[in-house]
Amino acid sequence: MTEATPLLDVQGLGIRFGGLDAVKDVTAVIPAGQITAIIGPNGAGKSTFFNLISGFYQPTAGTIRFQGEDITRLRTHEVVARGIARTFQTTTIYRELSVLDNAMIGHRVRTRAGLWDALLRTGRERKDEAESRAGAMQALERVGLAGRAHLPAGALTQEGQKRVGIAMALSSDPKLLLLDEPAAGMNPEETVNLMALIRELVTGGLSVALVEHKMSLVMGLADQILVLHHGQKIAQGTPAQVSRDPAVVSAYLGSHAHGGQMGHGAAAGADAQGTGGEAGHA
Ligand SMILES: Nc1ncnc2c1ncn2[C@@H]1O[C@H](COP(=O)(O)OP(=O)(O)OP(=O)(O)O)[C@@H](O)[C@H]1O
Repeated sequence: MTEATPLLDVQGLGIRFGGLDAVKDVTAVIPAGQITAIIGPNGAGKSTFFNLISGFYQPTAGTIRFQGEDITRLRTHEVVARGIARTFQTTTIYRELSVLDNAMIGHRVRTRAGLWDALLRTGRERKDEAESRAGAMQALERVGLAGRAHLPAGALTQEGQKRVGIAMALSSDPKLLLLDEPAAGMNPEETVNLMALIRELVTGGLSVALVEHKMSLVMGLADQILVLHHGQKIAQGTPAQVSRDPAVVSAYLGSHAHGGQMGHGAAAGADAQGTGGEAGHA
């Protein structure tokens, strides 16, 4: 990988479900060391985009390159091994198990072909266990939960449980972390704490891409925003650029009646002074 090679580079990416183009012809770059937000009205294809990048879905068109390597056809655990990990909209946390055990499960599921595969490889159990424990402990330190490693996960607050979910993804020590609606269900104070955590992780060298409806988080955190609408990229730029891009505003206004959420004042609030250039259209 040269200096100029982007961390993640998707070209003409698409997937069709029956007659529906859930993601269509998306070309975008996710740079290293930054926070990239993927936004768009409900059903725009954001989660599907994440599912494509993380190997959960196989694209029907296009390529995905990570650090210069073609990862388009890799399976999930192979993608993880290259350095991409993700959280889910609703992370399953085992409430009765300790925080550490949860993070260890995250490590195993992500570094093996699957949980059952991990469980059945009993011969390698001890080495695996030590590796998972070390990876999980490091991840817990990064999310500020090392001191609570031995508490049952269910004893943590909602915010603490979110941190466990992030630690589960971090336990494989990814270079790129994909966060799917990390602030869902969080109150404003928790959202602010989460934003601080994401910033810290990026300062520590991680690159982050996130899907999020909460515009306060997106506008306050993202270095760049990629906007999807009906599966297609309609804009990419800084928060200031994107929030006053006519195509973006109209996509959100058009979808507002159907549950679009940019109507929470984000478009106006992010760049009241009108500074910054125009968003780059797809
Ligand atoms: N596995 C699937 N099979 C069929 N259709 C799917 C599948 N996954 C997603 N879709 C469809 O693809 C479109 C994009 O869905 P997706 O969940 O990616 O949107 P989104 O932007 O994440 O929406 P939201 O903000 O509501 O989570 C939707 O019309 C959805 O119904």
